[in-house]
Amino acid sequence: MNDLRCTDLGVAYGELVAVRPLDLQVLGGQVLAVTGPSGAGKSSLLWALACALRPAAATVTGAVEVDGRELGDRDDAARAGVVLVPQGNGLSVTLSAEESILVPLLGLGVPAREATGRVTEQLARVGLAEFGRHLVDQLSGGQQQRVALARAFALQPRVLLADESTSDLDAGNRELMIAALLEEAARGAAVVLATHDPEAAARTDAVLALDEGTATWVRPLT
Ligand SMILES: Nc1ncnc2c1ncn2[C@@H]1O[C@H](COP(=O)(O)OP(=O)(O)OP(=O)(O)O)[C@@H](O)[C@H]1O
Repeated sequence: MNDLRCTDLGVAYGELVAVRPLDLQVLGGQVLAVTGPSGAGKSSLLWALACALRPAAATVTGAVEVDGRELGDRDDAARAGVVLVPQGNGLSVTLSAEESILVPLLGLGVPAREATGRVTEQLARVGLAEFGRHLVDQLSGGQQQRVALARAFALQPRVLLADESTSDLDAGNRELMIAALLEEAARGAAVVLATHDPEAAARTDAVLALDEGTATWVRPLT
């Protein structure tokens, strides 16, 4: 289960077609890499899969389903366990690393004791156990990326969409985070990574290349 499927999913910003309608199915346990040059449409595809594009900003066509149930909007997608780690992290600079992970968990109704346990566990998993009290603003770009991943992991996503989540990391931390993303799939999540990193793409089950919004399989899902 935890299967992500889209049918005829397309994105346009006014006249500009960012993603030409495509069909995709990523099963729970699978990892798909979406590659392509800057401006190819990778973020647009991930945001559309997360139902996170505002109708005022973009025209999204087609449908996204998790386990056969069509998602209506962003709240619906969040309820279905779809977690997006946006490019640039999407963290609030006024929160500490711990609070960044804790607040969404409490918002979802996770009991405080369990939420606190998940914060500790995930900060340690991304190598930031000592940085929980630091404000996001006081962390490096790479540390912020790891907090954003820890926040996503703590939500125990059924579908994890990570947009360039290893771009600011040194080789050691990149390796750790790629391994953690693969572990999320092993736990049962459907994982989609937008990445410029050939090493990360090589570790996934399949690679879809986007170019000016047109998708081509480099290595198809089986
Ligand atoms: N909000 C927006 N309004 C208008 N055009 C947009 C908007 N967001 C993206 N675009 C355009 O849509 C196209 C696809 O952008 P997108 O961010 O999806 O590409 P990308 O492959 O993720 O690029 P990068 O690797 O640089 O992050 C680009 O031509 C971009 O300029």
